[in-house]
Amino acid sequence: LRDKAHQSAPRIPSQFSQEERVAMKEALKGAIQIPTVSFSPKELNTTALAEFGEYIRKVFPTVFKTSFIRHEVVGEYSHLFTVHGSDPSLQPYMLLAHIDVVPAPDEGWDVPPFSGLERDGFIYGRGTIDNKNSLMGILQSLELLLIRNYIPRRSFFIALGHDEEVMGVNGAQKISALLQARGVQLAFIVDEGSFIFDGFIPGLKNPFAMVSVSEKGLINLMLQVNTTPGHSSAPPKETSIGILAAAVNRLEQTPMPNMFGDGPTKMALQELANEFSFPTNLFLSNMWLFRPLVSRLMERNFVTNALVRTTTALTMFNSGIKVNVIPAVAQAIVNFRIHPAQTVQEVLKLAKDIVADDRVQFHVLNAFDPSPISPSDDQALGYQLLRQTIQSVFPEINIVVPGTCVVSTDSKHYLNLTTGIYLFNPLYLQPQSFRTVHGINERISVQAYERQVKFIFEFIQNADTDPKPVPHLHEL
Ligand SMILES: CCCCCCCC/C=C\CCCCCCCC(=O)N[C@@H](Cc1ccccc1)C(=O)O
Ligand SMILES: [Zn+2]
Ligand SMILES: [Zn+2]
Repeated sequence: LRDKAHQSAPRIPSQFSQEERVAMKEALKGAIQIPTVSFSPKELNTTALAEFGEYIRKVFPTVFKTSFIRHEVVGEYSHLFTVHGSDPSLQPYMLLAHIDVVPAPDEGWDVPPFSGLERDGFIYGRGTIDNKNSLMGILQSLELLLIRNYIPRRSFFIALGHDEEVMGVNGAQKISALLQARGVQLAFIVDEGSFIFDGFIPGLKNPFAMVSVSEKGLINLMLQVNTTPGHSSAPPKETSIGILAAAVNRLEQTPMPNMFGDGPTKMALQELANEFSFPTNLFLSNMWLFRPLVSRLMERNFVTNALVRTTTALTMFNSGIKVNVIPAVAQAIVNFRIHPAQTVQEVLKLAKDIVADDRVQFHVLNAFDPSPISPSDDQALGYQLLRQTIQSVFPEINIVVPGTCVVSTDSKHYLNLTTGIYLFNPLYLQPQSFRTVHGINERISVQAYERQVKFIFEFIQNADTDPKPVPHLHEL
C-alpha cells in the first residue's frame, strides 16, 4: 500500500502557516541557547550535548515517532537518522550538519552569544550560521513534511556530528564506520561549506551560488627548534626563537605555487564570465589566451588567492619562560590549506625546502589530503538536485557554479561511502557575515532561516522525483 501510494505522491507546496513560522524560529533560538561548545577533542560540553539530544526529541516529536525513521545515537552524542523510503531501488543520500560550535566569549557581542535573541529581524548567537541553521533546518523540514503525511520514496540518512569543530573523530568518523559496516553506499552527500556568495569577488555584479565539489586538505605542522639554554647577558649569535622566527617568516614570504587551472575554480570563472564587465569578461571567456593573467589577478585578493593555491597561515608561536633566560625550545604551528591539485606529501616537501634549515624539526600534528573532485556534469544527481532547488527557491540567482571549499567539514570522513560530496548552505553570505562565523555577532535573518527550511523541504521532494533536464546556457 505504501509503495503504491508514493509512486505518484502529490507535490507538497513549501508554504508554512504563521504558527509554523513562529514555531520554526523559536525552535532555532532554543537550539542556540544550548552551549554545545567544543574547545578541544577532549574538552566538549557534554552536558550541553546531552541536553541537545533531549531538545531535538522535544521539538521534533513527529521525526522521532515515525515508524519508518530509525534514530540512533553514535559516539555518545552524535545522531544518525535513517529515513526508509518507499522505493528501495533508489540509492539513498545523506544530509549532514553538526551540533557543536566554537567558543564565544561575551566580549564584543551586541547580545550574549548563547541568548538566541531576536533583534531587527535577526536571530543572534553562536551557531546561527555554523551550523545549527542547517541542523535545525533539516529536522524542521522533515518534521513539516511528515506532519503533511509525506513518505519519501528515496531513502536518506541525516548525520548530526557532535565534534566537527575539533575534527569529527568521535562523531562523523564513527557514523561513517557504522554505515560502512552496514554496506551502505550513497548516491551523494550534502554538507555545509559553501553559500550564495555576495560581494566576495571584486568586479562581480551579482551574487552567485557556489556548490563546492572539492574541499581543501589540511596540515597542522609544528616547527620546533631546540638550542642550549643560558643567561641572556651573553647570548649566542642565534637563539631558538630567532631561528624559528626566520623559518616561519620564510614560509610566510614564500607562497605555495599558484595551481589555477587544476581544479573547479577555472570552470566556475568561465561560467561567471558574463557577470563581469569589460575587460574581465573578455579575459574569463578566453582562458586559452588569458589564463596566466587571470591566474595572477586571482592572487590579488585574499579570498580568491585561497582558491588558487595552498595557503600558509602562521597560527601559534610559543617560547620563553623568563625575561632573562635564553629559551631551550621554540615552537610554532603553521596551518596549511591544501589546494585540490596537491597532496600532504607534496606540501610537506615544499615546506621543508622553503625552510631549508636542519635545526628546524617538523612534526605533523594532523593532516589530510584534499577531497577528490565530485562530478558536476548533467548526470551528477546530487549536483543537479541542488542546482534545481536553488533555481526554484532562489529564482533571482542566475548562476550556479561548482567550486572549492576553503575550510574543512565533517564530509571528509565520508569519502568511503560516496563519490558525490556537495557542500552548500542555502544562505546568502557577504564578507561582513563571513567575519561573524567563528567571530562576533554571528546571526541569521528570520527570513533567511525560513528560506533555508523551504530549500530543504523542496530538496527532499526533488530527490524523490526524476531530475529535470539541465537547461544549457543557450536555453536561458
Ligand atoms: C568566491 C567564493 C569565495 C569563497 C571564500 C569564502 C570562504 C567562506 C566559505 C565558508 C565559510 C564558512 C563555512 C562554515 C564552515 C566552517 C567549517 C570550519 O571552520 N571547519 C574547521 C574544521 C577544523 C579544522 C582543523 C581543526 C579543527 C577544526 C576548519 O576548517 O578550520
Ligand atoms: Zn561548521
Ligand atoms: Zn565552524
